[in-house]
Amino acid sequence: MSILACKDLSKNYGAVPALNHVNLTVEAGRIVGLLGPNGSGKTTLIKLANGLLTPSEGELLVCDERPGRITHSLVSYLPERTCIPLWMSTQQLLDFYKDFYPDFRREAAMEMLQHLGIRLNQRIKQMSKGTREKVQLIMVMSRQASLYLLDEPIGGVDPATRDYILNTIIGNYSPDAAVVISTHLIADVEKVLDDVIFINQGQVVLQSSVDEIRERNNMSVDALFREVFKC
Ligand SMILES: Nc1ncnc2c1ncn2[C@@H]1O[C@H](COP(=O)(O)OP(=O)(O)OP(=O)(O)O)[C@@H](O)[C@H]1O
Repeated sequence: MSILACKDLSKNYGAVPALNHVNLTVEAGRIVGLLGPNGSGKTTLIKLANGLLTPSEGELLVCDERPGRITHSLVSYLPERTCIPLWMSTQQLLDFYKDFYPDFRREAAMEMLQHLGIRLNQRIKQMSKGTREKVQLIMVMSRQASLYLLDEPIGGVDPATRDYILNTIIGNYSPDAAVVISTHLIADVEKVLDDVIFINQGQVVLQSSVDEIRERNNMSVDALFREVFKC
């Protein structure tokens, strides 16, 4: 079963086409990089999969379901901007996630928070931007979801912590789940990716496994991206 399937999917904002007849599938057990230049439609696709937007044309399915009440319990979503309540402490946030999501693994979250030295009694508003991002990513990855949608997960995180964060992404999902990561930090992220989707001006221009890219093109995903999207 595909975790995510787009069939002839289009999305327009008024007269602005953001996605143009997109066809793609994401299978269980895969970590997929959604890569493209600014304005290519990555966030739009992620918001459609999360049910925050509705298609203008075509169809998008998560585990064979249209985005809605059922898929909300299957999808764990990290938005582009942090949106956790600033007044809460990390401890309160853990309680909040536990109450809100039956699939939340509190122990796993606690372990990661501890590893990164994040204090449970510190309020979110007292944290630096990067620390807030780490906390939110930890919460999102601690759910036992079928589909993780991560929109720019490590943009504000220092390079030394990126590897830890990426390893938590690999280590915290089951083979029955899939992860879609939208990012511009391709060189950092490509070591954890199984597949990539290149998107440009709302159209999929390449969907391939990372191994195929390395074998066929004899280059890294980062190098191929720079070649395909050279300005
Ligand atoms: N609310 C909106 N109203 C009108 N147009 C929008 C809206 N949101 C996005 N767009 C347009 O849709 C297109 C795709 O935008 P989107 O945010 O999906 O791109 P992106 O690939 O995520 O970009 P970035 O890498 O810069 O975050 C762009 O042309 C953008 O200007």
